[in-house]
Amino acid sequence: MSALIRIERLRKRFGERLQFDIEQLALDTGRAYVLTGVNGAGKSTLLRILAGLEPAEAHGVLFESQATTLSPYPAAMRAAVVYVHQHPVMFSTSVAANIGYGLVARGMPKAQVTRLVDEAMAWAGVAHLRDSDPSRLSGGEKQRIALARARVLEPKLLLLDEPTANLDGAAREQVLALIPQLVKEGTSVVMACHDRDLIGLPGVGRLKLRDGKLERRNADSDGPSIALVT
Ligand SMILES: Nc1ncnc2c1ncn2[C@@H]1O[C@H](COP(=O)(O)OP(=O)(O)OP(=O)(O)O)[C@@H](O)[C@H]1O
Repeated sequence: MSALIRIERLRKRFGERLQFDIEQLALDTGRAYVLTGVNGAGKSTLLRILAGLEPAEAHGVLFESQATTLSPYPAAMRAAVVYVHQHPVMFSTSVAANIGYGLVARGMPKAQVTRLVDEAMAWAGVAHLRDSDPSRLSGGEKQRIALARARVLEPKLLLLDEPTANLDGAAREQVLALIPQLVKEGTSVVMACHDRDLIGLPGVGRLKLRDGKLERRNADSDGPSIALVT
């Protein structure tokens, strides 16, 4: 598997406080990772840094084998990396407009936007919500719509911040079932979650922030906590 991104010596400080000092972070193309750590370990911060939403120090950044930097954040990564918040913000238009928003912003012709939005809604199982008022959606529906909104942008790296927090039962499984499909399409996915919510996906990479360091474990070494059909 080829490396999508490799960062050497990634350090984040908040004022005088060193949040983490990561020797090396390497993510393969088309692979899923779970990122765990206790509250305050820096999971969201790390995802936000990868998405260019937070500055950090780094010595040596390779994105698709091209040397680059995190600050300033490169256009190639801006186009390829999508961050999905734990509580995705929905514009108070329609569900379809929410999903198509990024494509419209990219200047895509309307007919093509409509086609891709329809496809993405079918993929995420939210076609029946097309004209719903986004403020009335459940947490699970919002997450699936946020994933559809991310997928239409064809990201190379998708960063999910606790995508299943506050979801249980069918809603949780419906969200998780979408992730192997994204990976199969070649997207790399990093999901922040808590140990107790540990997400088991086939071939998942395990990253853990602990005491300011990033530990990497072998795929599935602790066994998945839930089985998913791919
Ligand atoms: N802009 C900021 N300025 C100062 N401190 C910050 C800032 N953003 C985050 N922090 C602190 O950095 C630490 C890591 O926060 P972060 O949200 O990344 O942790 P987390 O592992 O995602 O936690 P949780 O599991 O609770 O969501 C916390 O102590 C937080 O208060």
